[in-house]
Amino acid sequence: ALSFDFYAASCPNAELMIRNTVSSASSNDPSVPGKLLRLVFHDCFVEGCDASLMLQGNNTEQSDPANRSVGGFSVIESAKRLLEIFCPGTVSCADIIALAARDAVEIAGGPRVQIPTGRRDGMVSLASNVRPNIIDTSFTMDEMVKLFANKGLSLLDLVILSGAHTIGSAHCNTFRSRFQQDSNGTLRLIDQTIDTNYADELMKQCPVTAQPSVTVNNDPETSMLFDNQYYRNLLAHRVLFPSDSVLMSNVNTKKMVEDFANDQQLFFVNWGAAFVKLTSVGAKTDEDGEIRSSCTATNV
Ligand code: HEM
Ligand SMILES: [Ca+2]
Ligand SMILES: [Ca+2]
Repeated sequence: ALSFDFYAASCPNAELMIRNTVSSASSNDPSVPGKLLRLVFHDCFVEGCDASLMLQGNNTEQSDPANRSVGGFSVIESAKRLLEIFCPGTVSCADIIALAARDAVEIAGGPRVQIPTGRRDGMVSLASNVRPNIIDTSFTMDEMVKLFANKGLSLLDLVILSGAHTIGSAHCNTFRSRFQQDSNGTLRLIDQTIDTNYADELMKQCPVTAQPSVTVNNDPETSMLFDNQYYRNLLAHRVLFPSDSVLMSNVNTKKMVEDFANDQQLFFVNWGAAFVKLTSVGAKTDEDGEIRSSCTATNV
């Protein structure tokens, strides 16, 4: 099983070294916290929290389109290199990913969460495992609930963890389905679930002619701050993905959204519990898996 401070004896400064790495990477590049937070989600939902997403090669998870824009790998590798100097062969890449995401939230102004450690690194990474396990922005509530339930996560966990969209950014093509291109090549809103002024802002930032690399903020108000603004955005219908908007179309989730929009502390307390659950999904421990010496390849 996972346990708190698993490295207390074997590498007492492990959590501190990871935190310092995340902190300096984030001050050099403010997009780092968002990247690290998305990275843990995409790692944990495919083969469990086992750093399968770090493995490079033909047809590994990284090559699936759903992972094409996932980032933060270099930050995980820097932390790993440091740990290999001080505590060789001791700290798993899976733990580094979970701890780095935990630190990213705190560095962005969110709550500090204690998470258990002792995850081991997986040996399997297949592109074909990604599609069935990662939620698409077009999923219905039922489809999202089902996938979350498969991972031992509840409806509340879905609403809470979606609050991660209070930081970070998204490429224009990820919400293009809300618009249709007319014969003159201009975009028109075809999705009645978002605010029309917000839709206008999005069309300006993401015209048809925009380069594929263009991104917009997930949270149009406080994109750098991990706060409860995501829920206020939902109430104002100012969210990017249909999978966000869906949280307003169900009475139970709508009530949760209202509660978190009104009470940041309530969001933070619930975030801690849901994040511990997310980072425990399918964790490999004891005899399972290995401790990689480099995060990008299994040991030989
Ligand atoms: C529930 C269904 C979810 C869907 C459909 C979804 C979808 C997406 C998409 C399409 C992007 C934009 C990626 C890009 O274009 O670069 C994104 C960004 C992001 N997502 Fe989610 N997401 C979901 C849940 C989550 C969860 C549970 C977390 C973490 C706990 C999360 C964290 C993030 C973060 C932090 C970003 C910003 C990434 C960055 O700045 O590079 N998402 N999400
Ligand atoms: Ca994984
Ligand atoms: Ca925010």
